[in-house]
Amino acid sequence: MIPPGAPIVTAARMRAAEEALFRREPQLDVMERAGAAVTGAVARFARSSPILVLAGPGNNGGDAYAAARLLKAAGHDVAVAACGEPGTPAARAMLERWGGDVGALYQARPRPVLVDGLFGTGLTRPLERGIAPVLAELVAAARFSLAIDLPSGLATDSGADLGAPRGIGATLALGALKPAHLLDAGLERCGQVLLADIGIPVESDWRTVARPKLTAPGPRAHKYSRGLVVVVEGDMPGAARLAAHAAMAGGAGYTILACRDEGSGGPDALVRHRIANGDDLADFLTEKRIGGILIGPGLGRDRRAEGLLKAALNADLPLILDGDALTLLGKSAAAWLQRRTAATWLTPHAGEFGRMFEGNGDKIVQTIAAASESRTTIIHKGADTVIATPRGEARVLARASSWLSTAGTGDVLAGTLAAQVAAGNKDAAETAVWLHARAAALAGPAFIADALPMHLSQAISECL
Ligand SMILES: NC(=O)C1=CN([C@@H]2O[C@H](COP(=O)(O)OP(=O)(O)OC[C@H]3O[C@@H](n4cnc5c(N)ncnc54)[C@H](O)[C@@H]3O)[C@@H](O)[C@H]2O)[C@@H](O)CC1
Ligand SMILES: [K+]
Repeated sequence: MIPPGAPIVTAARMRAAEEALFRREPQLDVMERAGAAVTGAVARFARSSPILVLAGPGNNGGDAYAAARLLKAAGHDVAVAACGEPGTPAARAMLERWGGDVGALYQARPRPVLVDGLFGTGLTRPLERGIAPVLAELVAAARFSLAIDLPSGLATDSGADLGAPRGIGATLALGALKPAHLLDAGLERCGQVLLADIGIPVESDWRTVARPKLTAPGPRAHKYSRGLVVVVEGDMPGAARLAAHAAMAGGAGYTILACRDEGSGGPDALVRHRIANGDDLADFLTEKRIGGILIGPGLGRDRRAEGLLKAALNADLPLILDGDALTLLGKSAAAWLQRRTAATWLTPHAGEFGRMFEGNGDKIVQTIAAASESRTTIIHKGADTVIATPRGEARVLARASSWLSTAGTGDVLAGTLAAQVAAGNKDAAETAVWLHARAAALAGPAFIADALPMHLSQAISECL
């Protein structure tokens, strides 16, 4: 499990936090704590099995030498193999404190327990071809393997694969989580992510998504005070119905489907309001009690869809844009959205995000830049979901149920978000993402999107 609400820092910020601490405390003391944390985690799994510790040339290697010494002192059978001489004073000091044999990485014989201390946040380029296969083999041959701070071969700030092995059992993040523990290849390369507090104070506007705190409606609550959501239906009415159902189950007091014709389907408590075109919608959206408009799921991309979208964008009401609405905006998204007078939320997956914004850089940085440019809150969906606000804050949720990879779950997220927006929740995006992931966990394997809303009640009850 990823620690909830934990700060996430880049390699540069981690280094700055360490350096600030080293002005008050000797570096070797901090490294001793890192070694002790690794020892604690490894000892839990190793029991009496022989351990192979791999040490790299930097401070990640320093942590490895410290852990090797502490594991040996605790009675474990420890062998150490290194790639290169230690290149930092701290790593050299730890090698000296180890004082035992150090073999060459290339000649290391596999052992049942492996500790990967080759490279951490200092990795700057892909692993050399001589290192990656040796490491992969040693990890594959071990019964249990633990990476110190990061699996060697992951880019700290993006999670990109620079030659990291498959099959690491656990990664012990030192001091704080890094983006690579949560993003991209890190999702499948880190194994279980553990977080060790080694006394380095870190500050960050980036955190993992935490369970929200919600309150039950007060004694004088009524359907409007709970939040009125309008979901705009388009070409594929099922998608809007699914989103409307999620808004209702996500706590909205009143949900209206703005639809082309009477239609059918959906819960009986769902109110239908006929809307022929954009002008009709614009008239309807003068209703000031509307707390949130959702447009995009199954909207289509024809002239009618464009008219509806324009009406929604021009309304002075909180707005959630999903699916086709995002594609219709395309590269003019930021220009349109900057002009809005009320708050806006976007829920793109990677493809939709790329159609609206420049897609260079790390996912967190990219999403924050887009949120700031468009003055919106963005839920950039995926196996690694990144939420960014226009104020530069980020929240990351990784490793939600992989069964979410089925059609319609995005519509459910958008509807859940609409309910939170209409309720005036200032952390609507983080709440919706948590509730959605929790509903998926409760739904178990192979659910269909229609089944998700019914688990929202239980998810909400866990936040009260
Ligand atoms: N600064 C400190 O005292 C502390 C650092 N910590 C540990 O130190 C790590 C960061 O240490 P460093 O900044 O020294 O960096 P690393 O130990 O991650 O690696 C840096 C070294 O690897 C080399 N290198 C980078 N990419 C390479 C590649 N692809 N192939 C071969 N060599 C490569 C660099 O030239 C440098 O010598 C953290 O991940 C953490 O494990 C912790 O002990 C906490 C305290
Ligand atoms: K490592």
